[in-house]
Amino acid sequence: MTTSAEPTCVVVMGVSGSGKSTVAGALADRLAWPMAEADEFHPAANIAKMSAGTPLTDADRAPWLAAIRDWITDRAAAGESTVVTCSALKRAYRDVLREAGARVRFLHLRGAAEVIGERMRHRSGHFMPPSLLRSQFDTLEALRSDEDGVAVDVTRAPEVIVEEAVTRLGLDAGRPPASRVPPRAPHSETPRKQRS
Ligand SMILES: Nc1ncnc2c1ncn2[C@@H]1O[C@H](COP(=O)(O)OP(=O)(O)OP(=O)(O)O)[C@@H](O)[C@H]1O
Ligand SMILES: O=C(O)[C@H](O)[C@@H](O)[C@H](O)[C@H](O)CO
Repeated sequence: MTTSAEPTCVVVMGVSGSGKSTVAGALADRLAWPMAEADEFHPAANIAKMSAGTPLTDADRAPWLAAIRDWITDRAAAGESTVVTCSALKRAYRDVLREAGARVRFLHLRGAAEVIGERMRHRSGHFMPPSLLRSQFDTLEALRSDEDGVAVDVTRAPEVIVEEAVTRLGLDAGRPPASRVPPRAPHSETPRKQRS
């Protein structure tokens, strides 16, 4: 049972290359909330598996999702709302995250495989091979109407996606007017990563 006083976690979800790190970084800056990158929670074996072009299984993802859930809970226990990147492809995975002691909400970055695949092929220094994108889409279960979250179109600019998310999720409630919010730092190529 959630209450309005409960900290929130916005999970920026979607297939690999959909823009989770990019959008979550900008959203965390916009809200001045701490952020965590789900990739930082993978056991080394998971990273090795994906790097070798093999999709993860439910069993591979189970400890990883639990670790992310616990990070959300720990920060919420300290009174902090958070932003987390996590592919969260299946509803069952999102159910694990929803066990966290926060109001867990989802921002699904939704786009066509052609658009996202093109972006993956043009980025450098990332372990995830574009060849795994097909299995990411095969595994993806979109948000259902009874899930707390919204889907946005990845063809929009990151700052447009952030403003749409803030508006549609009502995240500005209780915050100072936009004119008093410090400007965001320019977007960096290197995503921020944070662990407790
Ligand atoms: N809205 C956008 N418009 C144009 N390019 C974008 C947008 N969002 C992200 N990108 C670019 O697409 C690529 C993938 O973005 P990003 O690394 O943020 O995705 P990701 O979902 O975090 O990926 P992964 O899950 O594999 O870590 C990057 O090169 C990024 O600069
Ligand atoms: O559930 C999964 O298959 C994984 O989380 C992947 O989505 C990658 O970790 C990520 O997308 C690459 O950065």
